[in-house]
Amino acid sequence: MTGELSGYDAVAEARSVRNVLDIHWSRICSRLQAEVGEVEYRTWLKQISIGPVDGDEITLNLPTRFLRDWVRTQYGDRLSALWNAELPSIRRVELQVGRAEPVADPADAGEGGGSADAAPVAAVDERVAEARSELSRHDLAAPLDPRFTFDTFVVGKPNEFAYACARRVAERPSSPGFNPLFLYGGVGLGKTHLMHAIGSELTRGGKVSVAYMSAEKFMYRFIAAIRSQSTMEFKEQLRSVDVLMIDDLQFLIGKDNTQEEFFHTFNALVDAGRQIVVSADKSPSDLSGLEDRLRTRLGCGMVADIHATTFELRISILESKAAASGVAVPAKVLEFLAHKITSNVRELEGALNRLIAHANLFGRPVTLEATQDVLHDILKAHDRRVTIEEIQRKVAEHWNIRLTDMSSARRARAVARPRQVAMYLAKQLTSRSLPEIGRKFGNRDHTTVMHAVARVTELMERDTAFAEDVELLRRMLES
Ligand SMILES: Nc1ncnc2c1ncn2[C@@H]1O[C@H](COP(=O)(O)OP(=O)(O)OP(=O)(O)O)[C@@H](O)[C@H]1O
Repeated sequence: MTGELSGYDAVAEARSVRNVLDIHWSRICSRLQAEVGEVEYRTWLKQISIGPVDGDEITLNLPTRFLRDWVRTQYGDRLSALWNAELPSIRRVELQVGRAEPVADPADAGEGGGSADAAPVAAVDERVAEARSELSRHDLAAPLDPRFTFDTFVVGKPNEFAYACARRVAERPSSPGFNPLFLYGGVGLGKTHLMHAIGSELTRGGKVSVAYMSAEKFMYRFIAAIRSQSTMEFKEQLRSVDVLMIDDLQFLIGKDNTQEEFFHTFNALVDAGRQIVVSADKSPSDLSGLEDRLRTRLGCGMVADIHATTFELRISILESKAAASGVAVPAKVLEFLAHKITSNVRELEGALNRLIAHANLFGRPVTLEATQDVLHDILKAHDRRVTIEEIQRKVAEHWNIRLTDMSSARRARAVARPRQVAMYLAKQLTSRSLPEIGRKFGNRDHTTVMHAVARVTELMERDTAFAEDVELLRRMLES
């Protein structure tokens, strides 16, 4: 790679990016689906198709006036907030009656999916135009989310190292050994949260200038600068900040020209003693597709990974978020959620928010039953696919009874109690209904299962040793 890039190359790069708005919209759809449930999503929101972006406003189309009005009153604010969270330059959502093309199912919307040819040039142009107007307003960076602070970040084993490194950078930026700080980990585990926390902490005194932006934004800014022949200003702007934070660096894979520009910016800043913070989904050495020299430099400072959450961390996060909401959420419900939703914190948070919204809306207390009902769709998607047969086998082994006793008519306590526990676990760990569970236990009635669930719950509250046994079984079945 050599010297100054040609605008043509960079624009070609941008054109090879799939319809960026579609990608953002797909992410928003996934979130909405998780928040409102499959039925509501399919009934109302799946009818939306995205229209053009004009300044800070995006148009969303709905096929009928009725649908438009309904979506506007029920979801208008939420849609604006979600768009703004995805693309901070979008501040308003305009809902109008228009031709609605079917929205891709969130499930089909992988970032890497779609052919390069499918990328509508108009969408790229829009992003570039948006980036250009931001540049002319000297809005170098995206605003920091005030909710993402160190205080609201819950620390546990999986993230304590990354947290400590982030704290250290916030306290003493550009310390040797911590520049760059490279945070990596799976989706929704708190990388962005930590970066914003560093930014907020550093800008609090008003003396340090911080620029935070996604790698994607970096690319569009760069292209906009090339198109408006203002690359020098762009470079100067970038190189004048004290701290530069680039989120989701993996976006630059395959974008050689933007990578090169980033590499030069990176070197200029580090050489001038400024701090760089970068996040990605993989470690520098695993980011194949990034230029070797860039990977090497990225790995030169502190590399900190955020591991997948543990049950304990999920519980702490839920407790903290429930407490902040002011809604009383029983420990049993939090435990249930922490067991069921293990993929990432974003989804866990989404599930809790939905429970809280329902509780506020209907003024009803949050119970385990209500949780299973309200989050039915999410829970189904996270069903670990533990089978009732597996549960019966494990429980029978644990209490040393015959497997056939799970469906036999024997009522001796030594047999009846493990059977009740197996029914309880079947209710907790599978999405089977009470009658379905009853059928698997020798065609018992659903009221028998209900009774078993209540009895085991009650015993667990009274008898710690018994509760530990049940908990252990649950963990064994889930792992
Ligand atoms: N340890 C934590 N304590 C409190 N909230 C957390 C924690 N980890 C993640 N979250 C929350 O989970 C959500 C997702 O986190 P974030 O956006 O930082 O993830 P990410 O790792 O940047 O994900 P992506 O890979 O999608 O960019 C945010 O709302 C964040 O506040």
